[in-house]
Amino acid sequence: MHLKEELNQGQLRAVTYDGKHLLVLAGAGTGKTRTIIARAAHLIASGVDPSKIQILTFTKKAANEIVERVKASLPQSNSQAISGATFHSWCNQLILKYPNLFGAAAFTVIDPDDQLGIMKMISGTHADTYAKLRIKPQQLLDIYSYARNTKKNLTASIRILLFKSKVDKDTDYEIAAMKPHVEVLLRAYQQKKMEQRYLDYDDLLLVVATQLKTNADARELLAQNLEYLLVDEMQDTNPLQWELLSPFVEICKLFCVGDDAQSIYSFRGADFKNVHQFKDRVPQSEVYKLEKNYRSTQEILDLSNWLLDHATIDYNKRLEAVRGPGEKPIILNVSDEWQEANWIADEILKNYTDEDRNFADHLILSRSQYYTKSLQAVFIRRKIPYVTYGGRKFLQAAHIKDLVSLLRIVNNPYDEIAWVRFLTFWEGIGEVRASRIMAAIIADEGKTAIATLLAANISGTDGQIISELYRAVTQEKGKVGKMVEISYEAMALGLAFKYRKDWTEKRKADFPVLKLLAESYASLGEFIGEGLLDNAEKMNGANVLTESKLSTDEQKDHVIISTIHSAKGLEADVCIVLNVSPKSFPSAYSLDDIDAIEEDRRVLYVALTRAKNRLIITRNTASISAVHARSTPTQDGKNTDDAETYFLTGLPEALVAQETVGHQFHQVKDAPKPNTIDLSSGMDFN
Ligand SMILES: Nc1ncnc2c1ncn2[C@@H]1O[C@H](COP(=O)(O)OP(=O)(O)OP(=O)(O)O)[C@@H](O)[C@H]1O
Repeated sequence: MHLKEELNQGQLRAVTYDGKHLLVLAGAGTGKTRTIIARAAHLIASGVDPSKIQILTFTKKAANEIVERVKASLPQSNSQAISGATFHSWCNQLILKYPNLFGAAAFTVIDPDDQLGIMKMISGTHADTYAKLRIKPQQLLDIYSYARNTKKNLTASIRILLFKSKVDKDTDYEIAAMKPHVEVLLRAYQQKKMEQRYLDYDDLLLVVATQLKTNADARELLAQNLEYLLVDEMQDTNPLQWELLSPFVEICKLFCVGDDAQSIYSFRGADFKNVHQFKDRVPQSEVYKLEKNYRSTQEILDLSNWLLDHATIDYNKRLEAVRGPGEKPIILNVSDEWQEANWIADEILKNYTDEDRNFADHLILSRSQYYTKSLQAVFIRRKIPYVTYGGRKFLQAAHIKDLVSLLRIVNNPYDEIAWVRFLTFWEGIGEVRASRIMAAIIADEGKTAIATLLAANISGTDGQIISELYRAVTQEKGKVGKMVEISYEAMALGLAFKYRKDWTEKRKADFPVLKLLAESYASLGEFIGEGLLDNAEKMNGANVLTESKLSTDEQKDHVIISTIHSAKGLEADVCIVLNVSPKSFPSAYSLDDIDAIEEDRRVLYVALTRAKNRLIITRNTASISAVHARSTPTQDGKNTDDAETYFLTGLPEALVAQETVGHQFHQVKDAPKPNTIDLSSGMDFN
C-alpha cells in the first residue's frame, strides 16, 4: 500500500495500531485526515472485510472525500463496500437495516421543517399554555434538541438558551414560571411523534443508542457485522453522540481522531472533554499524539501557537513546521469593507496573473457569510469566480431574488419564473392568479403597455401600486442603480413583512450593497446577465448565479469564500481571514463568558491553521482606534477593557508584517480637555 510510505513514524504507528481502541489527538495539519484514510486502507489491505468498517464524520462532504480517497489508494475492488456517513445518516441506515431490532419499522423520518410544522400545530392546539410563554415554536424545538444532545435537564437548557446561562434570583423565578408550560408543549410534541410514528433527527441517534445500551442481543447482532468504527473530528462529539458511541466500545474497535484546539461546536453541545477523558472512559485504549505539521510554514504556526499560548486552557500543543520557514503573516488594516474587498480582489488577480496561482489556491474565511456581501459584490464586478461554503451566496438570498424578479421582467417580459416570483410577492396573489395575470400579459404580445395590463388585471390599490412601480422602473432603463432604488422603495414594506424574523438584523443591509453593485453596470441586461441571475433556477440551483465569465468555460477554478465553521479540514496556499477586529474576535456576545471566549479563540485558530504559505488577516482600523481610545464599563459597573480581551492585543511585532490600505492607521490623540469655540469668528458684518 503506497499510502503507508507517505506516513511519518507517528502516523504509521497509529495506522498499524493493533490494540483495541485508539484516540489520535493531534494539532492542525498534522495529518489526522491522512491517518484515518490510511488506517482504513491498512485494515482492508490486511484482510478486514471492507463492509465491516464504518467511517463517521461530521459532514457528508467529508465522508465522501475520505471514502473516495480510501478507494483510490487500494487496487482491490472490494474496497467499494467501505462506508462513510454522518452520525445521523448512519443511524438511519441501521434503523432501516434492522427494523425489528430497533422497533422503528413503520416510522417516518421528519426533517426540521416538519418538526416546526408539528410544533406550530401544538402551539395552536395548546393555545392557552402557549400564550403564557413569549417564545417561538422554533425556540421550543431548540430547547428540546439542546437538552437531548447535551443530556442537560430542561431547567438548565432553558437557562442556557433563553437566559444566556444567567444565575440570579430573577432568572430563577422566570425559569420556574415558564418551565411547566414548556414541559406541557414538549410532552405534547413527543406524544404527537409517537401517535404519528415520526422520528426526528435526534430520535435517530437516541433509538439506536438506547437499544444498544439496554439490549445485549442487539449488541451481539451488530458485532457480527461491524469490526471497526473510525471517527473523525472526535472533539466535536456531543454527549448524545458519545452515548451512541459508548456501546460500540464493546461491539467493535474504535479508532478516533481529533484536536481539542479545534473544537468549535459547543453551541450544539459538543464537549471536547470527550477527547480529554477518552482513556478514562474507554477501557483497553491508548492515546497517541502527532506533532509535526505538514501544511504550513513556521511563521504561520508561530502565530497560531502564540494565539493558543494565551488561552486559559492548556492545550499542550506547539506546532512545528516540517516545511520550515516562509513568509510572515500579514495584518491588513482597512477602514471599511469595500476597501478590504478591493484590496483582496487586487491581491487575487495579481496572484493569478503574475504568480501563476489559481483562483482555487485562495481560501477566504469569515465568521459569517453575511459579512462577505461587499466582497462578493466586488468579485462579481471584477469577474473573480467564487463559490461559498456555509451560508448562501449573496445574490441567491430569497429577499434579493424577490427584488431582482422585477428587474428580470423589465429586462425580459417573457421571463415566466421571474413573473411568478414578482407577482406572488404581493399579498393576496397566489400562484394560480399570478399565472393568469402573466398569461394575459404574454398573450397581448406587446400591443398594450405592460403597466396598463397590470392595472387592468390586478384589482384594487395593489394593481395601481404594481403598475406604477413597473412604469417607474421601466422609465429608468439604463440607470440600473436607480432601478434597484425605486424597486426597493416600493417593495421595502412587503419585504420587511415577509422576512420579519431577521429583516433588521440580517437582510435589510443587503439592499444598499445591491444598489452599489447595480450602479457599476451600464445596462440592465449586463447586470442581469453578468450577475447571472438569469437561468439560476433552471440549472437546479447550480452555482451559475455568481460565477462570472471566467468560470463558465467548464472550469472548476474558483476562490472559496467559507465560514470558518465550514472550513474544517480545508487548506489553501493563500488564506485570508476577514475582520479579525475587536468585538469580532472574541465576539461582542462572548465577552462575559470565558468558555465562549475560548471557543472564539479556537475558531480563529482553525482559520489561521488553514494557510499553507501566505496568511493575511484583515482588521478594521476604526474598531482598533476605538479600542485604544476607551475602556468600556460593563452593566455591572466593572471596567472591561476591550483591548484586553481582543485576541491580537499584545501580539509581538516580530510575528507579523503590517500593511494599511488607504489613509494611515494611527492612534488619534485628542486634547486632554475640551476647548471653547467661537462661532462669531470669520464673519465680517461690515
Ligand atoms: N507524512 C506526511 N508527509 C507529507 N505530507 C503530509 C503528511 N501527513 C500529512 N501531510 C499533508 O499535510 C496536510 C495536512 O494533513 P491533514 O489534512 O491530514 O491534516 P489534519 O490533521 O487532518 O489537519 P486539520 O485538523 O488541520 O484539518 C495535507 O496537505 C497532507 O497531505
